[in-house]
Amino acid sequence: KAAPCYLDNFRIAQLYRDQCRFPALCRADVGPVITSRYGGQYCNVYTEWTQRDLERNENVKFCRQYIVFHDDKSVVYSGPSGNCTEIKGELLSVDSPSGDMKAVLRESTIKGEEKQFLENRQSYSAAVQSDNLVCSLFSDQFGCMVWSHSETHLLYVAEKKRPKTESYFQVTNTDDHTKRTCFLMIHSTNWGEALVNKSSPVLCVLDIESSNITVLEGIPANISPGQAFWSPSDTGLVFVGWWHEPFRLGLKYCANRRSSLFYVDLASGKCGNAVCSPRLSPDHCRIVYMECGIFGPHQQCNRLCMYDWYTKQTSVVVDVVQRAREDGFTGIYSSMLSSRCWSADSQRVLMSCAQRCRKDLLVVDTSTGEVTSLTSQSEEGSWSLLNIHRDLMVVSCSSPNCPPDLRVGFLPEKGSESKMSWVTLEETQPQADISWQTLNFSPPPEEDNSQYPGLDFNAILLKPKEMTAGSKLPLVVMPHGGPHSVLVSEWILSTAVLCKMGFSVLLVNYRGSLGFGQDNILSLPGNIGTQDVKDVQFAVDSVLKQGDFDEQKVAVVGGSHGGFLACHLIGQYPEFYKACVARNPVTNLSSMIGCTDIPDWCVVEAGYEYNTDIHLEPAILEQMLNKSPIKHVSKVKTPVLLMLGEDDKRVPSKQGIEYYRALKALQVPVRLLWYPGNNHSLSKVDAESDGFMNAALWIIQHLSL
Ligand SMILES: CC(=O)N[C@@H](C)C(=O)N[C@@H](C)C(=O)O
Repeated sequence: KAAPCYLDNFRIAQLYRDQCRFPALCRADVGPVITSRYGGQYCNVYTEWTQRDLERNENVKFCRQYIVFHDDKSVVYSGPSGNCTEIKGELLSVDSPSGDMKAVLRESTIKGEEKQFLENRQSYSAAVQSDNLVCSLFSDQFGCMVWSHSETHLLYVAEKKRPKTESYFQVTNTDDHTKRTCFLMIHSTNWGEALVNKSSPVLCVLDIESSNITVLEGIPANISPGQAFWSPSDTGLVFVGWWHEPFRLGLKYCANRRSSLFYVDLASGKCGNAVCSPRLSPDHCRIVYMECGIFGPHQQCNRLCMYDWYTKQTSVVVDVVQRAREDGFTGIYSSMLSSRCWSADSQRVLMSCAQRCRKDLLVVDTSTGEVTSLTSQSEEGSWSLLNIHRDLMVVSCSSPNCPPDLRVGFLPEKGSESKMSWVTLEETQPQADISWQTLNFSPPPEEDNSQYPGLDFNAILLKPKEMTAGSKLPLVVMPHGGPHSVLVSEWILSTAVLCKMGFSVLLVNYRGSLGFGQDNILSLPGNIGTQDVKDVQFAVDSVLKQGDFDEQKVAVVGGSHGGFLACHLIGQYPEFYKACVARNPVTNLSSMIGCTDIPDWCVVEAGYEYNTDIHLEPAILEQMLNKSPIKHVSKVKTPVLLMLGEDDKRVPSKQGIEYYRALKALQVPVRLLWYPGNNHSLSKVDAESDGFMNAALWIIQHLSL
């Protein structure tokens, strides 16, 4: 359907396609130091990138290598070596510590059956994982593939094969003489959204020489192991174990699941105890890891802890930060540390971390707990640490108007962090037609939280640079989901395309977002549907006062809890928003609790404490209903576009359907787009691009552009 007068489908699709050409970095490795025949020292930096391919309808992955000549402290010369090469069929790959070997986890279809192989790239002898006990290696939350320090063994995580079940009453089809078997499935809980095939992971060790695979014994039956690595001298394994008794709950985006750091001694098979998200120091003496409370908000301010391998002492290096410190540090919010994060002298730990709406590179001194930012003085938007090896950091930087680039730089000596200098290996083009700024807000006195007074929040505003004289901009408001997550000043495809189409976009980090201190997070549970809604509206009203915007042309777009907010906003401010787009929105907490993989989320965000044997009282269900968008649905006038994923376990599609039916009954314009084979994120290439096009056209149509 053609867009009325603004931009036609063809032009929007062209803009979208155009912006899809910017790839994103997903991995970087620093190879060993090589001395050239002229005496110069260099290393290879291997990088992997992903890019949406709209024609092939897939995210393609390619690699590119760079050569970096350096002395001890600085990069002397750098440049690409060789061309980009597409990576196909590889699920995971990892170089051995010396760089001499490479293990590759590959997927291929043999006689119609999908199989996974482990290859040792040096000898090309493929080890086929077809044991009766285990199958399906994976590369998600649990996943890891780690070489032993001796390079003789490879450790990985695999899923236990479930025994086949058969009906007591098998039926024989006499026509084609084939036996039809009805498979009964015994219900076994899985790890929820995007991890539905993950239920009973096990740790496996592959002996490189013999190709023998051993499934590790001695791991408690009530935990699921993952994120494992070899202990110093390869005597045992360290891993994170997530408890799955009495039942498993969704793990994706849920850093609050009960988990501990475990050690299994390979000789005795005995399991000790400890705590979670671990990285071993280069001198093999200490392990740093993150820790946060169980249940409560799904993402919180983390504690950075350290375990000394020899003294067996655990210490807190950086504690939870309740309110921003005087130097601006707001706490640690990274859910994962990069695979390597230690300085060469095993004294400092590096991480990328949201500090308000900007992702900075932070250096933590493990002996003093002092935190220094390497990037807070830079003009650019947000920084991601991809790797650090022998103090050579590989990072990526992007901003709302600049796609990700690739840089390297040496970590300065302690105390000289302000002298950080970067060398760009891969430049990107800033989009000259987009401008952006950060806006800070203090809620009005009547909206202050009495339990957590004086909190503030912020938003990122994107605007097309060129404005026709006398014209006013249409505005798309986007609150994030979670609700405990954050929108940082980085490259986002959809906002860049909207801006190029002529929209201004407002990304709101309402109170409850990550990156502003633990008090900010804790201020929201119990107040969802009011505090977050009012913060978003306050930000929108403040922005409209700037005068550049057309108040009659405001749309709201959000997914998940962001969809919850979008639906609340159109219910609580019925005249205000002229179009609404909601991806897998939470519309009714009291009906969601029985079918989501995160029932604890419904209880906690409604303002109650969760435990696994909770008895739901009518009063709790009433509160859940009262805090839900469905409560305000009778006031809605805004046309709503719903986009639902058939396989969503997080906010099951019934939530969107419930809202759809209510709007239909009220004769409010509503359209439901159904995406089979997609889960909560609707992130398959075709679903994402179709969702974008439909959202853009819906907004154009209902804002009468
Ligand atoms: C913890 C969690 O997944 N909450 C959902 C309700 C949610 O809002 N998810 C966000 C992060 C999303 O965009 O999927």
